[in-house]
Amino acid sequence: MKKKVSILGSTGSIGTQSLDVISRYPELYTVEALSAGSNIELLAEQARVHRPKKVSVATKELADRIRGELPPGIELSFGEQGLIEIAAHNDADFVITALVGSQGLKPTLAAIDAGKQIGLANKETLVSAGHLVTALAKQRGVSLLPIDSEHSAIFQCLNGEPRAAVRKITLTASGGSFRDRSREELAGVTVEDALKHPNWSMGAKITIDSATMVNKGLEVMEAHWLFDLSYNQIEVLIHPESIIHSYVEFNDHSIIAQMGNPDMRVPIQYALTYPDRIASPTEPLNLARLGTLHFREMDYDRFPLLRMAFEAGRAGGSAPTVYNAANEAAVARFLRGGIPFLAIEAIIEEVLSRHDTIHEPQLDEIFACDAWARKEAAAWHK
Ligand SMILES: NC(=O)C1=CN([C@@H]2O[C@H](COP(=O)(O)OP(=O)(O)OC[C@H]3O[C@@H](n4cnc5c(N)ncnc54)[C@H](OP(=O)(O)O)[C@@H]3O)[C@@H](O)[C@H]2O)C=CC1
Ligand SMILES: CC(=O)[C@@H](O)[C@H](O)COP(=O)(O)O
Ligand SMILES: [Mn+2]
Repeated sequence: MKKKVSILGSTGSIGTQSLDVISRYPELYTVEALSAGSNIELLAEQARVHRPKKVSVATKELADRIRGELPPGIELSFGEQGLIEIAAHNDADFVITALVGSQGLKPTLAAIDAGKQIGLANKETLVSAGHLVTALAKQRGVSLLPIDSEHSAIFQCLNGEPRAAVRKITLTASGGSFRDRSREELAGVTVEDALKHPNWSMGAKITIDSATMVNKGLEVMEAHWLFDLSYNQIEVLIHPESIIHSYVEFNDHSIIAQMGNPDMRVPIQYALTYPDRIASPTEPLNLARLGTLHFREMDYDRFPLLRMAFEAGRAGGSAPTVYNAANEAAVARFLRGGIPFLAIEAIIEEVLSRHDTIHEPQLDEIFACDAWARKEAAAWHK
């Protein structure tokens, strides 16, 4: 039987690479439903090629504009309800969550509630409401299969190993666009410079998160929830080449690492084929040609937002929700050219310092904290 796949965020970096993987194996996969934000030209093209049963876009106006461009018979919806349609109200077996930001939370919960298996790229969802997402997945018997490269690596390293034997995991970090600059040199950096990731071609928001080390902070919290590890069992190491995607150290001090060229089609494909592996069109890793790999200890003074992420994760409750939402709003301001790079840090620190953590927050409290943090971050000025 072919696996029916829906993609939330099919027009983004993960979404397009997911379709690339799926289109190579027509005997294994069909595309059930696709969602875009505002890139309606690309969505219309994807609909012509992949013939989903449903598509959705961000607004009614965009829906009116794309309607005439779609092949006949495709159901069209929009907005939050549109995302729910693509996530849950269809025959998909597998939903790839490739939306950016905590707007992925509601549709992801809807997909889990409907019993769909999840290929999880949208890390903000797990950071914002990890306790609710993992509890619902457990209750519905749904697997959260990681797509994020580090978490796919850990997932592959843990495969079949006794969980009690895990001493710690190490997430590798490239260091981002400014890894060789001092804090003083960050004062005048431009959006254009920040968007130049050394190893990966990704969406704008995650590329900025890599430069601030927020991405690794979100990934630490993502790993906490995905692998049920305490924060003391999670470490971060700078590895500029992004060849070792992450590794697990066991209690006998054996380390199992997962390696490969930086190409997201590998973890996307593994999530889709798990527990099987199939041939990949990607370039195999040639270690002899590469010669040397480098590692550096994480410098928490250089990257204070990673320290803040550990603190927010350990505080738990609504603190990660606020860390994430303040970051989303701050990054949006930076990308619009409205604030300097280092203001992202100042905003998150200030918004977190004004937040009284709610323990075990319900969904409505998560949304309220998320909205509050965004408002505070949007209003921030020096
Ligand atoms: N890119 C990567 O290599 C990796 C990404 N991730 C994670 O995967 C997720 C996606 O990242 P990435 O693909 O880079 O992001 P992109 O910005 O490239 O794509 C985001 C997707 O979300 C859609 N979207 C944005 N706003 C809305 C909205 N209001 N309503 C509906 N859809 C919307 C976009 O649609 P449109 O473009 O049509 O507006 C696009 O399809 C993030 O959580 C990221 O952290 C994790 C590991 C690696
Ligand atoms: C490809 C991927 O998973 C990204 O999250 C990547 O890890 C970003 O790189 P750094 O955060 O290590 O710079
Ligand atoms: Mn990652």
